[in-house]
Amino acid sequence: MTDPSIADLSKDAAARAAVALVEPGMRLGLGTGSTAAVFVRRLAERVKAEGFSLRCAATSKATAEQATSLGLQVEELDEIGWLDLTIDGADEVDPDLNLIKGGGAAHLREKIVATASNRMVVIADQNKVVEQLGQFHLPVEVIPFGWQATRTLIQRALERLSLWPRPILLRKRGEEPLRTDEGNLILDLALEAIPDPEALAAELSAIAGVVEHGLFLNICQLAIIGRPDGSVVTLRREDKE
Ligand SMILES: O=C(CO)[C@H](O)[C@H](O)COP(=O)(O)O
Repeated sequence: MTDPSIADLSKDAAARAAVALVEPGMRLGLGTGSTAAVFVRRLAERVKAEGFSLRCAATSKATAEQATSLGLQVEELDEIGWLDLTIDGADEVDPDLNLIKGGGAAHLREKIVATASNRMVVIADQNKVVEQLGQFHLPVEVIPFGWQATRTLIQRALERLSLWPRPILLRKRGEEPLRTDEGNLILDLALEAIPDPEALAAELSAIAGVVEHGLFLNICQLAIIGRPDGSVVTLRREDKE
């Protein structure tokens, strides 16, 4: 178990390095989660100190509220149209900069925002860096209508990929099923390892009740990994830079 204060220092280091990538006038995507929240706070400090303007699109209601409360200009993605840069956290980052996201149940909007950006940069602490995706439960956002049939179809997809039997867990908030910002449900796949993320992504995307899964493949170009001493390590996907 990582000391939370160590993780906080690492997140802050990554967030500060990401703030340095922001240029005045940019159209910026803001991620969701605790690391993204540190970034939003540091970004607001810089904008206040330097007095430049930005147009921001948020990936969740929570981030929109935080950014607005700190004085950042938040607009709907469709008002902005396209983004220069998105900065977001991740639950896992592999050596190819493929990601698992959705620990905060926001991966649908996060993927829409990231793929509507010229560049997506992930900020994270060292614990998020893995050799192979899958230890973190893979979130899959599903439509409430017929969600149990959708779960059966996900099970069959996992069987085809020899990833079965594994638990498929309906995410809850307290006693109730968690609802995403879009009013959908989250099924968390406890896979432990995902040897072929492309194949799993294709199977999941082909299921009618699946809105979006948390595999972010070939989307992130740069990961900034923060360390507790305030330094950062950057991981790049050269072909996307
Ligand atoms: O994907 C996400 C939300 O859907 C988050 O970016 C991810 O869960 C990381 O969160 P944190 O920075 O709190 O560890």
